[in-house]
Amino acid sequence: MVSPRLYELGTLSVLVASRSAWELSHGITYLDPSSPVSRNLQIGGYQGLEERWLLEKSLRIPNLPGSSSCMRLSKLLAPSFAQQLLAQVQSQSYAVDNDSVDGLPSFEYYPMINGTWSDEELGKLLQPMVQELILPYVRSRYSCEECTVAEILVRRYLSEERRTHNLHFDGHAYATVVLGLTPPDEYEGGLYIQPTPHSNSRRFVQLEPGDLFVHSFDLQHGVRLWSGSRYSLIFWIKSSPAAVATGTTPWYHRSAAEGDPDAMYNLAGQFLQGIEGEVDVMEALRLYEKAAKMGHYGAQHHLSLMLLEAAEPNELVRAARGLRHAADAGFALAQKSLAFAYANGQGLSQDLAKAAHWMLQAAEQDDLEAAYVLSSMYRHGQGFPTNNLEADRWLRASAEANYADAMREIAEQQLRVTPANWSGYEFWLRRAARQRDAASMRLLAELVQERGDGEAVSLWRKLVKLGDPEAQWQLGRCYATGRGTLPVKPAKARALLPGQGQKDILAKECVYSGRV
Ligand SMILES: O=C(O)CCC(=O)C(=O)O
Ligand SMILES: [Fe+2]
Repeated sequence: MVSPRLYELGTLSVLVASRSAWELSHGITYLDPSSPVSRNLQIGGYQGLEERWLLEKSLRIPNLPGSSSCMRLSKLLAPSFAQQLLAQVQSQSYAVDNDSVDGLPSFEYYPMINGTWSDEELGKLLQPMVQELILPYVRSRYSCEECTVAEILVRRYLSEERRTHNLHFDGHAYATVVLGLTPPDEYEGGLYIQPTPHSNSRRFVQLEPGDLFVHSFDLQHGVRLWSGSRYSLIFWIKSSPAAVATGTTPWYHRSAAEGDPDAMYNLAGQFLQGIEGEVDVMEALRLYEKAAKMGHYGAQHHLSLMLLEAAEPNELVRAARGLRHAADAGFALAQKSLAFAYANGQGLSQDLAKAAHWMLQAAEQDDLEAAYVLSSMYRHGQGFPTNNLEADRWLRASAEANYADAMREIAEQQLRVTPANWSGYEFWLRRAARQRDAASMRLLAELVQERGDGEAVSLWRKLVKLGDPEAQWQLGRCYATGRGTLPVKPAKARALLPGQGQKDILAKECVYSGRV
C-alpha cells in the first residue's frame, strides 16, 4: 500500500492513500468549479446557490443533439441539519439484499418506500424539506408539476463493505436528488458523473454536508471510494403520484417514441425486469436495437449480450461486432465482454492475446472483475507471458475494492506461504464473507467451527438461506449433536437432513457423541 500523500488539484486538495491503476494514471478530477452556470436560489424560506453543468449528449452518442444537466445546490441547508440526519441514519440497520446494479449486498436503508414513510421519525425531519424545497425545485427545474418522491434511501459506504457503485443510469427515476451527509475530507473519491463512454472523463462531485446534487434519468454516474467512509441520502422522484403508486416509468414511452435513445435504453431495462407489466424480452430487444443503431453503447452492449446468449449462429457475428464497436468507443463493460468472447471463442475465433488486450483495457478503467481475471491471465500466462508481479498487483487492486473472488484468492495465498499465515487467511475470508461470498463464508465457518463460539452456526444459517446444501448438512449436524453451542433439537436436524444417507451418517455420529 502506498503511504498517504497530499495531491494538489487546482484550489482543491485531497488526501490520497492506495491508488488503483486507473486512478494513478488519471487522478481524481472534480467537476470544474469554474464552468457551471451559477445563480442565487430562493425557494420558500431556503436560500442558497445553484451551480449547473451541461454535458453534451454527443459526448456519449455521436451526433445526438441536446445535453444532460446536473446541478449542485449549496448553502440551502444548515450543515448542522445534515449532521443531525447523519447521526440518525448511522444507527439504523442496513439491508444486505442484493443490489439491482451489481448484485452485491446493498448496505442501504429505506426511510420511504413507494411514497410511504417507513421511518416516521426520520420522516418528521425530512418532510418539511421534501415539501418546501426538493419538490418545488425539481418541479420547476424539470417542468413536471406532478413530480412526487417515490423512494428515499440511505447508502452506506464503509471500507470493508462497499467501495463502488458501478456506472449506471437511475432508470426507474425521472429525477434524482442526492443529499451529502459525510464531510468530503472524511473519504477519498465519492459520487462521480461520466459524460463519455470512457472512465477518463469521470468527474467527482464534492458535496459538503447539506449540499444537494440533482440530475435526471439520462445522467451516467457512479460512486467510487478509495478510503474512508461515506453516507448519502438519495431521493428518487417519479413524474406523477400514479407512477409512484404503480412503480412504473410512464415518462419514457413518449420520449422513446420520439427517438430519445436514453429513454429507449432505460425503458428496455424496465421491460426486462417486468416493471412495465409482464417481462417482455422481445420489446426490450426491439428498444435496444433501435437505441444501438443510434450509437447508444450501453444498448449495443446489452443487445450483444442477449444475442450471444441466444447463440443463433448468424447473430453471433452481429453480437461480436456490437461489442467491438462499444469497446472501441471506450466502454469498459463492452471491453470486458469482448475479452470474454475472445477467450471463449464466442462469435469470434478464440484469441487469448486479444482477450488479454481487452481485459487490460477494462481493468485499467477500474472494472474489478476484469482486474481479477487479468491477474489470473498474468499468473497462468494466458495471452501474456507469465508475470507474477503483475498478477499480484491486479489481484490486490481488485481485492482492495472488495471484489469477493479476489479477496478469497488472497486469503488462500496466505496458506501457501511457510509458515501458513492463518490470521491473514481469516482477515481476507472475513472481508469476503461480508460481501456474502458463499465460498468464503463456508471456509470461514469451517475455520471457526472448532472454536465452538456459535459464529459457525450463524454462518451456516446464512448459507442455508442462500441455498447451500453443505451448510444445510452442517447446521443439521449442529442441531443433532449440540455442536457450536446449539441446543440439541432432533426434529430440526431431521428437517434439515432429508436424505437417508445423511440420516445414517448422522445416526452414527449422534450415537458416538452420545447426545441422542
Ligand atoms: O451514493 C450516492 O451518492 C449515489 C448512489 C447512486 O447513484 C444510486 O443509488 O443510484
Ligand atoms: Fe444512481
